[in-house]
Amino acid sequence: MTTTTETAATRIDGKVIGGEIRERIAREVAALQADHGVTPGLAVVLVGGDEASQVYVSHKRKASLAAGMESFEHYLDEDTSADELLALIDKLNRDPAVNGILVQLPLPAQISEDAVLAAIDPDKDVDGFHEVNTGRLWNGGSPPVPCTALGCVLLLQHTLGNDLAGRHAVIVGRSNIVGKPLANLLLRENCTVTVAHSKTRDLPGLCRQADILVAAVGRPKFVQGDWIKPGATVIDVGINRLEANADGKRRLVGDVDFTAAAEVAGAITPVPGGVGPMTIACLLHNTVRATCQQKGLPLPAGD
Ligand SMILES: Nc1nc2c(c(=O)[nH]1)N[C@@H](CN(C=O)c1ccc(C(=O)N[C@@H](CCC(=O)O)C(=O)O)cc1)CN2
Repeated sequence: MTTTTETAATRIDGKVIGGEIRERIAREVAALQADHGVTPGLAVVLVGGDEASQVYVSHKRKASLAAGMESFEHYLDEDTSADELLALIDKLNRDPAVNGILVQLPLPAQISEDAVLAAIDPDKDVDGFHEVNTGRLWNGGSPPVPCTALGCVLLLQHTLGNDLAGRHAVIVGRSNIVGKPLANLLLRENCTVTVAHSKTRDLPGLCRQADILVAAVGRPKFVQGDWIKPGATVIDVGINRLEANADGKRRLVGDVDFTAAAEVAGAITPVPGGVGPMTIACLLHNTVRATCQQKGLPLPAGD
């Protein structure tokens, strides 16, 4: 059982669901090694000392090693130039031991994110951020899909079953990392999708129409309990770090007021422990997939 009911709403446990995916990937990696002598290699590049990014990169390293992959980390100084970073990406693109490349975002201001993402070989783009891959996604192909968006869909399928068709999904947030790719994935599932943003009129009223409500705005507790349709499924993508309490501990909160929302929703993801762990599990999934495609091997069963 991967969900627990402790409030009115079912709590969707991304740690457990992501853990099951990671176990499946570890088995796939073991089979690649045993059957083909291939070990997937993931290169992660971090520029600068952003505290949250350091945590995420360290999680990625541990998760890829635990799955039996090779992990190559590159830590560059905050004042690294765009040319230096592009030279590293070029090297990783040509390295046969590296099957997946990920540059941790955000980047320092002197480096153009667009130029860096465009420099990654689309076949090694395990983030799915390269414009070739976003184009393929919108044209109905099956490129690597941005990890957080894919994680949201897997959580929804786990909670609601594979039949999401006909449900009205409202996504609050239109980023390239989450909102836009998720809109595409939910359209593929035959949801009716509305993407809302800061200029949307009567946002609470719109959210109240949602069977599936996804909050990805980066504002702590932005979505209120009375914005939620009774029984709706709520996916909270936000990870907001609040100042420390009197106990000195820093707190993470989502974009949804969890306590109020859980009184109304049918199911809801917590923060932490909801979407975040799925992002890392989906990165490993994309890396195995990229490896198989580069080596001309069949994708693991069930892909
Ligand atoms: N190149 C990329 N950069 C960024 C991405 C991305 O997908 N690719 N997404 C986010 C950060 N991110 C992955 O990089 C990420 C965020 C959160 C988690 C996670 O496991 N969160 C935990 C809490 C962890 C903590 O802070 O203590 C949770 O929600 O339970 C993993 C990955 C921006 N950059």
